[in-house]
Amino acid sequence: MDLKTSHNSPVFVDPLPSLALPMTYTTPTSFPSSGLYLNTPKKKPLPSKIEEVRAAGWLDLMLASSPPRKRQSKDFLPHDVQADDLDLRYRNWMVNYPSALGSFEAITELARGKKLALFLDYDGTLSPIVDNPANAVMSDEMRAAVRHVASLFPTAIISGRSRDKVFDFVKLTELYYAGSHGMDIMGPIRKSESNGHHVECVRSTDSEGKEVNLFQPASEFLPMIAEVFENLSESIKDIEGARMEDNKFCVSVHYRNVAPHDYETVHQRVTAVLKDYPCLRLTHGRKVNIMHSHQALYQIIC
Ligand SMILES: O=P(O)(O)OC[C@H]1O[C@H](O[C@H]2O[C@H](CO)[C@@H](O)[C@H](O)[C@H]2O)[C@H](O)[C@@H](O)[C@@H]1O
Repeated sequence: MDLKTSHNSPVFVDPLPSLALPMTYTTPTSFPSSGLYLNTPKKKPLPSKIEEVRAAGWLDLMLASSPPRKRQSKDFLPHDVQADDLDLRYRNWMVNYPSALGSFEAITELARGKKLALFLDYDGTLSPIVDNPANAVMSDEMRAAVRHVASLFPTAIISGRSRDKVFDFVKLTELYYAGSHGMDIMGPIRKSESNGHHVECVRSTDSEGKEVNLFQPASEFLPMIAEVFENLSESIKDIEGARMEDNKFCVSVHYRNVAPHDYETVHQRVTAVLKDYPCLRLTHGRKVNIMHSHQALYQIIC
């Protein structure tokens, strides 16, 4: 795979964000303090009015939660969106999110002589963003590239998905996998682990029976997460396009296929269920709300 020229970053294959967005919108780079981490104390009333949802930044996040698509055929543009408008949005987006490939030489220079490890996201990085998460298949070309890089550096994939799901797509046993936003980490045992492994790691075996390190710091929350999954599934079932995803240590509510005028309803239903689970956190991804037990740890031990 030619990293410099031929690979169209899957980051840019998202659908056009809502037309309600201003021309120079900026996808938030940091989360609003009151909105994204809903460590909801039981007695504190949750936002009930649309204005409060908007004020907390949630609605704006939901509307702006995917980058604009770079090359979108005019045929598929909504009737009131001009190609120029789309280009402008894309260029504005690129100001905040420049491609690392444009600075490849500089990055290579900075890395020289350093001990490197590679941390990769899965969705939108190794696979294209698609409407149905079950279809986010990784290409053989991408798999070969990841296999190659993993032969050079310790390589980890960090994902909001369950670890099993990511592994089922990637199928490379030589990698570290951090699923459920870091709540479920598995990795090869390295020869350098002479002084034993991390205190919370256990030795386990992977799908091929190979010994691995396993780190699952949120196991005690599994019954609660399962309950939240059931309650949320029931709560959003009448919202057209809303989709639940069970990611084992966290729960995702997808609204990629929900009409923008129903985003507020999605948010209200999610927060209403969560008010009974004050120890759970609510975070936000691309057209997805995520419930998990801890702040993500991403504790990869190489
Ligand atoms: O932290 P991440 O690894 O980026 O996980 C965030 C979510 O990724 C997946 O959803 C995203 O990709 C889907 C397939 O392309 C897309 O349909 C969805 O809109 C995106 O948000 C995954 O399915 C979720 O469980 C993760 O929470």
